[in-house]
Amino acid sequence: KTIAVVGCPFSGGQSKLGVDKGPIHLVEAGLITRLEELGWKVIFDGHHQFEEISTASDPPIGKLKNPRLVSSVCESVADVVGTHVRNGQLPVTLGGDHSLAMGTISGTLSSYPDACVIWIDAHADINTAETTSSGNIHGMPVSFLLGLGEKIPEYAWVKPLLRPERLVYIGLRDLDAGERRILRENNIKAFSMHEVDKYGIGRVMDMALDHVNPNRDLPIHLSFDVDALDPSVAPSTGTPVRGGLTFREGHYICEVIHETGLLVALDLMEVNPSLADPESVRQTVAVGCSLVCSALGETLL
Ligand SMILES: N[C@](CCCC[B-](O)(O)O)(CCN1CCCCC1)C(=O)O
Ligand SMILES: [Mn+2]
Ligand SMILES: [Mn+2]
Ligand SMILES: [Mn+2]
Repeated sequence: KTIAVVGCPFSGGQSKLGVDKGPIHLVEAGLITRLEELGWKVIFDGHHQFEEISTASDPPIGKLKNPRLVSSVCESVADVVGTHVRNGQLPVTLGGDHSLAMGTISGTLSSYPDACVIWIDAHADINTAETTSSGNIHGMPVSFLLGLGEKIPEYAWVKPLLRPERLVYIGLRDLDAGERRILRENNIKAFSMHEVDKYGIGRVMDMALDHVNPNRDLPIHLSFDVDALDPSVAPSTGTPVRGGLTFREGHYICEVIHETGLLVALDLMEVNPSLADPESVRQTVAVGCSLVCSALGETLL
């Protein structure tokens, strides 16, 4: 099978500079060569250049920041990812901030309507226009994918293709009040760091897959926010939160998902190479590359 690496140098879903440089750092760390060494055919049609809509013509909608820019970029990402999936390729989207998942998951679901989504993150990214306090759209993609909250005309292209029972979170530890309510009201399965501590990552993965993929017959879209990892493991990211996944727990998640043989699309998001000292940046980029390789078949033995 062929991997399509989709570089998405995009930062409009949040307010810290630098996350748009994530893709180039991941590629320049040798990700493509490592994937080829795993036996994959890899196509990389370059980092997508997103037209910069000037903020003058993109005033906030309610609290939402850069709303038209985020919408148009995610819509084009949905088209790119959907095309790769329809061509039988496995899209590996490199972020860029996590608002991009509105596009990647829309792309996957357009071809695999029964796909389940495994969301690895310190955050739920499920705020609606009503519940967000920051207005940063990287804290909102899941609500759009589920069709929650007031409809926003600029986001009419996002079809509510994701069903709550097809979504599971691992790594949560920093939720806004509105998000806690939304998870409860929609019965969304979430394994926070408390459950990871209580059951261990092995049982958590069994339970997570049993929930969203009980017969192990549904395609999997893995959306991995590196801030799910402990900041000591992946320091150079925009919204770090203490008490995260270890290096091994992060890799175990990816290894188990590879073992299912059901992975159809992968996002590696929120690597921001400008938020730490050079060695910490290098470490964060290296962990990102390593996670992608584990999800795509790199094993320890
Ligand atoms: N929930 C947050 C963080 C979103 C992180 C997005 B991710 O996971 O892609 O990195 C946090 C809002 N929070 C409100 C209280 C004060 C601190 C920030 C938000 O901005 O909505
Ligand atoms: Mn996220
Ligand atoms: Mn996060
Ligand atoms: Mn983040």
